[in-house]
Amino acid sequence: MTGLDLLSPHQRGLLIGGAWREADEDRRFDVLDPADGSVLTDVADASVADAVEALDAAVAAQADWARTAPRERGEILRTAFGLIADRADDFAELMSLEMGKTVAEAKGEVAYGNEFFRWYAEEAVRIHGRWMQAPAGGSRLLTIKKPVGPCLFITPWNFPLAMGTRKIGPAIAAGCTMVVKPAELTPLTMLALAGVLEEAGLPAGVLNVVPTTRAAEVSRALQGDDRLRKVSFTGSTAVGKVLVRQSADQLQRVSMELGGNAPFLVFEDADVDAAVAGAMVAKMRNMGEACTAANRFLVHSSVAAEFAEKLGARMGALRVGRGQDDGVDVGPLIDEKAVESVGQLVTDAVHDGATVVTGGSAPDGPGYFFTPTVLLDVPADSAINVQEIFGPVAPITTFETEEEAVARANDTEYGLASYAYTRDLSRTIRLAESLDYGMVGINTGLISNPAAPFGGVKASGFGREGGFEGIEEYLETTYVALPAG
Ligand SMILES: O=CCCCC(=O)O
Repeated sequence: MTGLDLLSPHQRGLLIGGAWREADEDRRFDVLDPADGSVLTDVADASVADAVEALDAAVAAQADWARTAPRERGEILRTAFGLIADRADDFAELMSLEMGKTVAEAKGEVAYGNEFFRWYAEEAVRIHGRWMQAPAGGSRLLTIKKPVGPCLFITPWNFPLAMGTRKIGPAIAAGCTMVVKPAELTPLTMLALAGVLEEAGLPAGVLNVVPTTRAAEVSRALQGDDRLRKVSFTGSTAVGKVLVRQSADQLQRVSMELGGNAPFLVFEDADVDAAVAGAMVAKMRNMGEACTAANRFLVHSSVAAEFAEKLGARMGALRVGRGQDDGVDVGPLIDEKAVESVGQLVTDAVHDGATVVTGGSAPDGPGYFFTPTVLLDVPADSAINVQEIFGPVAPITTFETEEEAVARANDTEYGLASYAYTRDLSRTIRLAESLDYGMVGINTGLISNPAAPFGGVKASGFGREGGFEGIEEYLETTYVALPAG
């Protein structure tokens, strides 16, 4: 069985109201293999009318779904968790094919993404309000939690499974119905996931999936509909701003998980070997195609040469190739535009005065590959330090003092992930409090965890996914005032 076998022919269609809808050839679009640009398969291309029908189905299912017992919703998630775990290798293969990441990395995403289902299977039964005496005595204050209602989820191509499960999991647990629009570049994993949820017993209409090449029209139409109550998006800040504007007329609730420009600070007291190991994870997870990816390496001048040399050696030893081949560490980027954009940032950085420690260009041949690259002495205002790279390039600059490091780390419109290596506990506390980011990793290059609240501040968006906080995004609070009796 290959990953593609996870999808039966009808599952390469739209899922609306519990029925898979196939489409004629002229209403389908191709899904490409980023390793060589060949066509993997095609899927149905939802029209705006299809998307509105998907919302109709979500609206029709909402009231009954909200009335189900929390345990019933939790059990569906727990069953889906088991099915995904059983088919982890096939999910990984499928994701590797459509997205490019190595099968080993895709297995990591399957395990990570699936944990959102297990976590929210457990949280479904812990939704609760509160009861209190009013401060002045007399009345009693009661709160109850209700699902926000039908949601629209727009998921990205870089984590085709995990960015779905961390929206779908809490929505199911909370009793919300949903329409999911997966990324045009990677719809297959989401279609396979929808099949598993069906198999796990999710009632018809709770989850509707509409792959489409008309993302802008679809989101505009659905957000213009007052029956849609919530939008959750993972993707670029530019698109997030459009969705937030579109949410205004119907005052939809929004969760926005947007771009990042993560600083990775290495202080003079850091364990440099540990910092290099952490940098490899923070930079190279998902080939650098992650909003959490370390984007700027700010290294104390006293350890910069050692850090650059060791990081360069590790990056230079990585094997680039097709994600399904044995021994490959780094797969292709998602498309040609991605390779051009990363290449341009590197060229500009070198023009601005940076030195290439390793890599520096795209290899010759088919596919959208970029050689892992380390740059030293990159000016702070070089474009590569200002915008999200989304590729396997580590630009290093130096600093002299903690104040300077923090000021430069915070000197960005973004505020998602940040990382620091230090052995000084007081400094750790100062950094946690002064780094203007939704997430701070200390002496680790991996902060993502289904039990933790993932999210950013400033242009990186708002709302939290995962953890106890994640389910709150799908719950409304009703306050009930009662007399003392
Ligand atoms: O691009 C951002 C996706 C978030 C990946 C993660 O959960 O770590």
